[in-house]
Amino acid sequence: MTEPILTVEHLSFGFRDRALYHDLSFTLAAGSVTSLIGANGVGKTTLTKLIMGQLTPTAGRIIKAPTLRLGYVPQFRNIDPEYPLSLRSFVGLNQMQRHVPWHSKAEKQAVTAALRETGLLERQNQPLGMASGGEKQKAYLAQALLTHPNFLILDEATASLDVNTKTELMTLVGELNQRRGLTVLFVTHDLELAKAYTQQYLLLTQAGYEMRPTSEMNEANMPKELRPTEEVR
Ligand SMILES: Nc1ncnc2c1ncn2[C@@H]1O[C@H](COP(=O)(O)OP(=O)(O)OP(=O)(O)O)[C@@H](O)[C@H]1O
Repeated sequence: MTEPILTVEHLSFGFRDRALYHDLSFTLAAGSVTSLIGANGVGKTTLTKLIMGQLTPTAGRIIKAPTLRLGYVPQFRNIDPEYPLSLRSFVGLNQMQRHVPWHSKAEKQAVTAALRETGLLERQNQPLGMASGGEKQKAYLAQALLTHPNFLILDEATASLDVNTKTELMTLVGELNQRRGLTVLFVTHDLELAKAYTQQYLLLTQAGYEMRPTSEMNEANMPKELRPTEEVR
């Protein structure tokens, strides 16, 4: 059996006025692709924050393999068409938080590799503000890849993309999973994408949770707002 990269044991967490999980336990194997699904407000993003260490469990624990390196791809947001940075500059942004305000040769090569891996290299000089939704989302993905993660959290990364672009992005994520053995946790409302591109799902509900292979997903038993005919929000 593949080693777990993340183990959640008896996790409880809530905000002052609202309990979110009680006794949540699951394991993610290294190299697995899992969707995290559930209705609005059930606590999906909060769970990713707990995994990333931005919040502390009220009870239970989250055990990370010593080799774990997390990458995070945020939900696509509309970027002002006037946004001046090129795709390339945007992807390399986080590298600039160092003591010298220019990129080293190795950093430039790393940006080029991330642009190539996400299919953005040819359009690297295009202003991000003028890029398509899919290109913008790939730019976030390329930015995350620069930190060489082996565990990628995609937080509703496909939410406002059209069907073809969603498919393209998920195919790319699937290739990264295959090529680099990346573990993927994909937060989504989209049951069809979950079925097509992830091996298992973790469903959070107000009553509890379930974790199963996506081949056993029964849409009829899913919370109403997650049924496949309903387009995302
Ligand atoms: N910092 C906070 N303080 C208090 N309540 C919060 C805080 N962050 C989130 N919440 C609440 O916790 C609940 C879970 O929020 P979360 O963002 O994790 O849900 P979600 O499942 O990701 O929702 P969505 O699908 O709408 O993005 C919500 O009711 C939210 O309002």
